[in-house]
Amino acid sequence: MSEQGKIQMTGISYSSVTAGYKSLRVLDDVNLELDRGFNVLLGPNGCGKTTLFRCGCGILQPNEGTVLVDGQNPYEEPSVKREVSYLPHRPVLNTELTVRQNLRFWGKVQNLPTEDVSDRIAQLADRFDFRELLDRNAGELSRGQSQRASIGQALLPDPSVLFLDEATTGLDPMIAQDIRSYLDQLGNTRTVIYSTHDLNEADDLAERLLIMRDGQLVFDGSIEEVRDRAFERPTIGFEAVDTDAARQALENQGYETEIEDSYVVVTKRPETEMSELVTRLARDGINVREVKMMENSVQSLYNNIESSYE
Ligand SMILES: Nc1ncnc2c1ncn2[C@@H]1O[C@H](COP(=O)(O)OP(=O)(O)OP(=O)(O)O)[C@@H](O)[C@H]1O
Repeated sequence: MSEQGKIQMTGISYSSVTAGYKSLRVLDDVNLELDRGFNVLLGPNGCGKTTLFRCGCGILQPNEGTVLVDGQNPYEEPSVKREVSYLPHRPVLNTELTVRQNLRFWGKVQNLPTEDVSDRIAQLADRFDFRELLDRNAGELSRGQSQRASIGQALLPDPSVLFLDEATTGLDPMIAQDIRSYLDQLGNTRTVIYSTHDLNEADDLAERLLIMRDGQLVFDGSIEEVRDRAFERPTIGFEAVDTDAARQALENQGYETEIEDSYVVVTKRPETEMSELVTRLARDGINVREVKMMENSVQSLYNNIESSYE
């Protein structure tokens, strides 16, 4: 099937899912319904993102609750597992085989018709730019090359749901940007759940944002909702010649601040007018280059949620 051709209803749902490892309870009553689109999952190390993925792709059975893929339970109807692919953070290619052999082997594991697999490999190699790597040994590839081929492998069965665990972590910024541009379109035709620790990347890619904490979903909303959240938001940002001095001066005046890009941001809506703040800074000898209202970002929302747990 062509990459563009997959437009039937796709999705995954978690209903009251509790899951973990032996006596360790990780997911705690998770409810989530995801349809087509690019969903970004954020959360601190160990909060349960990978465990959520494992339950979703049929590797880890929930202790309680149900996961449904396109309306079917993968533990009762194993053929539906083919509709879900999971690209773990750790490398997946067998380093003893070429990229083509890896993908062919994966086609066999997934029970795909052999005659379709070669065409599909060629399509994916063009789409993710690894045609010239097909006959290279997977053990010789750089992480960026290996990641492109691994994404191709994950897409080989043409899944409707795709879990990507930190797909760009550890890549240099140019390669990471390349991979992002390949991934960006996938949400048009399937349900993508993409975990990352990079808040700027989340801001760029997310259509819907999910934030986990201690095995629970603590935020679930569209990127528009993130931007519209008017409460607790950073409000005014100052770009000064001396950022540290500007921050110190604002804190001396009792404001809470944080640094975002090159701006010192006043994190609680100040009672004082913006012009009065600039005047006060000038009085303290702070040379302000630019003042702007800060847009609500994934970073500000995430920081607010995290600070509420401190
Ligand atoms: N196979 C396992 N056996 C036992 N405990 C595990 C196993 N895998 C994960 N855990 C534990 O489950 C908890 C959640 O881990 P998980 O990998 O889901 O977190 P994560 O949010 O993906 O973390 P990270 O951001 O570091 O990848 C952690 O306490 C972890 O130690």
